[in-house]
Amino acid sequence: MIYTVTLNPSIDYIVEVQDFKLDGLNRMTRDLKLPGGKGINVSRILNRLGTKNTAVGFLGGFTGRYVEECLQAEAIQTGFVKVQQDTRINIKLKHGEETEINGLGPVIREEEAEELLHLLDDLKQGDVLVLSGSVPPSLGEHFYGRLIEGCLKHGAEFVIDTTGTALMKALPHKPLLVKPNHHELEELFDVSLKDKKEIAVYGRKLLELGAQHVLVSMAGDGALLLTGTDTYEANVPAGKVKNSVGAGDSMIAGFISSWSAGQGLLEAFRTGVASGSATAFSDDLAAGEYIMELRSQVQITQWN
Ligand SMILES: Nc1ncnc2c1ncn2[C@@H]1O[C@H](COP(=O)(O)OP(=O)(O)OP(=O)(O)O)[C@@H](O)[C@H]1O
Ligand SMILES: O=P(O)(O)OC[C@@]1(O)O[C@H](CO)[C@@H](O)[C@@H]1O
Repeated sequence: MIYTVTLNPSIDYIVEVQDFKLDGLNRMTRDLKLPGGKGINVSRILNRLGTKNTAVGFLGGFTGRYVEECLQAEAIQTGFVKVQQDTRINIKLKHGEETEINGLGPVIREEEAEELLHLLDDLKQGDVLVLSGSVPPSLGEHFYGRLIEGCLKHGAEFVIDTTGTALMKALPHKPLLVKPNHHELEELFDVSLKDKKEIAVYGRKLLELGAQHVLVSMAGDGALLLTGTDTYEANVPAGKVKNSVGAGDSMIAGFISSWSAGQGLLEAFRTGVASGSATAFSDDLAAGEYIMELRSQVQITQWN
């Protein structure tokens, strides 16, 4: 079983405004409320690709109920711990550019945190835990460490998509996959990377620090897959970008979906890139059929 963990889910409130005025009254030309949070996005794409999974994490209040209802409407299996405070609302303002305002998230009490840790008791060898997104401030930056410990104790694998210290601390525990974008890689090592060669050098450092596979996404400029010995590059399919929110999560979901079906690393890379781009070219997360359609446009080359 694949479990996605979203410690800080959200309703993504997508708001479109024309001729945005900073100090004035703006009227929306369109709005959309979507269940959000990185692990939840991974679950939704896995589900659309026909990969069974369970979404877990913390949900609370009327916003939490909305998120859970949306997931149930898509027949996604869930196991969220109920918390006292409301799940956050993240604003995604589209005004020609994309401006994001993400909430802090609810306070999680220790007994609620413990309840989530207990869910890991069901993990077993062959299971994969996908840990994605920010940690609510009340949980503290060590919480991912506690989840990883629980995961490894049961012989399961984990994927982690987070930034900074939380990511660095996870690497020695050998994550199956990490997926920084090239900006996150720059921040992680406090460097400025001028081309794909330099990006690959720093991506490799994550392998040296323990990651089993590294995907570096570069938005419209393609992606790299780094394994123990090899470096692969993929182009991105052609299309008109509508929404980049969740493109990275879709990429992880696509990769894990193919990989867990035993299709091998390169097919996983191809599905990952196609999933990211299909979401970038869609209003919401991509439909499964669209991802499949874009797969044939992804060319993978191996570097010498
Ligand atoms: N402009 C684009 N054109 C085509 N594909 C894109 C574009 N932007 C993103 N993608 C696809 O989505 C993948 C992930 O995108 P990106 O590098 O922006 O990740 P990210 O920064 O983690 O995304 P997110 O916006 O979800 O945080 C890319 O590798 C690519 O396949
Ligand atoms: O605040 P975090 O947890 O870093 O990111 C949360 C978020 O921006 O990530 C997803 C897109 O990747 C959105 O659905 C959600 O709003």
